[in-house]
Amino acid sequence: MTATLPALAAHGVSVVLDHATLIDDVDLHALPGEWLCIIGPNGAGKSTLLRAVAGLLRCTGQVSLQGKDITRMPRREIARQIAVVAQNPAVPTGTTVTDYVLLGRTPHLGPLHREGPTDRQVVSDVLDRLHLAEFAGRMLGSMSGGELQRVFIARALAQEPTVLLLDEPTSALDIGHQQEVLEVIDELRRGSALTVISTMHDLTLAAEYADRLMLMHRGKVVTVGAPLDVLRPDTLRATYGAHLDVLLPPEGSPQHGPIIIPVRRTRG
Ligand SMILES: Nc1ncnc2c1ncn2[C@@H]1O[C@H](COP(=O)(O)OP(=O)(O)OP(=O)(O)O)[C@@H](O)[C@H]1O
Repeated sequence: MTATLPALAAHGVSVVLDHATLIDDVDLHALPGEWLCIIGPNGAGKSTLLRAVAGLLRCTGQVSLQGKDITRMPRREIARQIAVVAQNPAVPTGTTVTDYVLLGRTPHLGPLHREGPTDRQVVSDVLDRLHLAEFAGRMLGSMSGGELQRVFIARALAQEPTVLLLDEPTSALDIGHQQEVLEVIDELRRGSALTVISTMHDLTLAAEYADRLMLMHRGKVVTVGAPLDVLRPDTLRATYGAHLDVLLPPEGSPQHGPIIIPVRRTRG
């Protein structure tokens, strides 16, 4: 039996900026169709790691995409395969939602850089899927924070990547839209083997959707594994400095992740 090649793998990745080591010798891999979620407190290095493995930030160590060294791949080839949704992307306020999402098609355009009917169809399908069709003609400058976040995700999905890197994709979304976006991504990774590497602060949501969690602290990996193995009260307390209870899923529902409950320290 041959082992499945990871869609994306990183070995010994370190990032040093302004003499500060932000990422220190990190390994990670994600298989086709897998959802790996990077968790950890503010400043742990999650966004920096995502940018490094996306080839957007200079790092040492190796990053490979379907087994190929990313540093040897042309930028356009990487963009055909990896889509990144940053935490706070620049917002071209005078651009319509449709035109912005069409930018996701850029790596797939031919020599004349003109989008064709297929590109427009992909964009229209993505807008439908994320219930954004009603906003198609709206300027980005007129949209709410949560609406914009869904537009950023739409652009990434229009790119039809094999690997989707999402930095806090649901931070501005209400509970209904969080679920809608995460469900769309979940369907895509199950249906078309899209590999997802995300960061998330909501540990309960992370445990519900990701196959594996990778806990980071001060630029290093603390532990990686199934949600139930990573989300232990003592580990979370040591990394987040938080008092939390971990409520295990009821017997007979192994499809659910654990629920993380913040515990108030004093009661009046
Ligand atoms: N140019 C820089 N020089 C020094 N430190 C930096 C530089 N850029 C970022 N940092 C630091 O690197 C650390 C990691 O930042 P990063 O944004 O990756 O963390 P994060 O885990 O994504 O945090 P958050 O959950 O708050 O988004 C932070 O402490 C940040 O202040």
